[in-house]
Amino acid sequence: MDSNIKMKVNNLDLFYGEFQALKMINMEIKEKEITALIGPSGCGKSTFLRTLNRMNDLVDGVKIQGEILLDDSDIYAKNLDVTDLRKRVGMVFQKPNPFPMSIYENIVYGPKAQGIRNKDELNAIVEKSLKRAALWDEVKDKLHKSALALSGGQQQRLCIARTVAMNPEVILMDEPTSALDPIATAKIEQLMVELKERYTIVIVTHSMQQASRISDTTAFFLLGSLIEMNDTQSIFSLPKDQRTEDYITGRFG
Ligand SMILES: Nc1ncnc2c1ncn2[C@@H]1O[C@H](COP(=O)(O)OP(=O)(O)OP(=O)(O)O)[C@@H](O)[C@H]1O
Repeated sequence: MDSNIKMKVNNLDLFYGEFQALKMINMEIKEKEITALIGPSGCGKSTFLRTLNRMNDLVDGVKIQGEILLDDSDIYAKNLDVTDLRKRVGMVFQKPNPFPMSIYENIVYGPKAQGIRNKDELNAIVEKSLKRAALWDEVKDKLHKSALALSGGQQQRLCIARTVAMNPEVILMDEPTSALDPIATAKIEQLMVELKERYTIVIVTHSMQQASRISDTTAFFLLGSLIEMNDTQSIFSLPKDQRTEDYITGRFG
């Protein structure tokens, strides 16, 4: 695999029972870039995102065919440790979902579960993760207060910090700003651009403005198929497929 490709999807099909939600998806996800997944509601963006760290495994009756490589290994291989995979490929959800505990405990929860017990080491992880999530200055004096007392935007940055604390290589984000106001959204967008220096980011977004502001590559999905994928500027200025053009010009969806 090319050295700048972090994940590679080969002939991926996904079925929920009889219903085929993903059809023959082939995709290369570039390292340390932001890849945006766009398309009308129900086209399979979230389903696809969740295949990248095997979150769909938990769904009853799901069947997945094809191959997804992370670096050079198949994440659907039989002997693969899914917990280890989800540590390498972390996820941030649409609605901020901090645990009902302190800010500090939210961040150290994962590292502790991984067996890190040393107080200094945990403190260092908390500071580093909150700094990387651009939240440190706002919370450094209330680390032991409840995470639920934070604003929605702060809670989402805490969830990003919690993911970062696991030292992931890839961060998946499923509409991470759709529950936030414009100011909190702008902060998260800026944060994503900072994070891509260290992490490969894949984001599902309903906002074409957001995709064009922050992503390097954009993939357009329709009815379970990947219609077109290209660098973001080209997709929005010179789409090759009529269906992409119809969608980005607002003619449907
Ligand atoms: N657990 C499930 N069981 C059965 N069908 C599902 C399940 N999850 C999703 N689907 C179906 O698969 C299709 C793709 O859904 P998905 O949520 O991936 O689309 P999406 O593009 O992310 O939509 P949205 O933008 O509305 O979030 C839809 O038709 C949906 O109804």
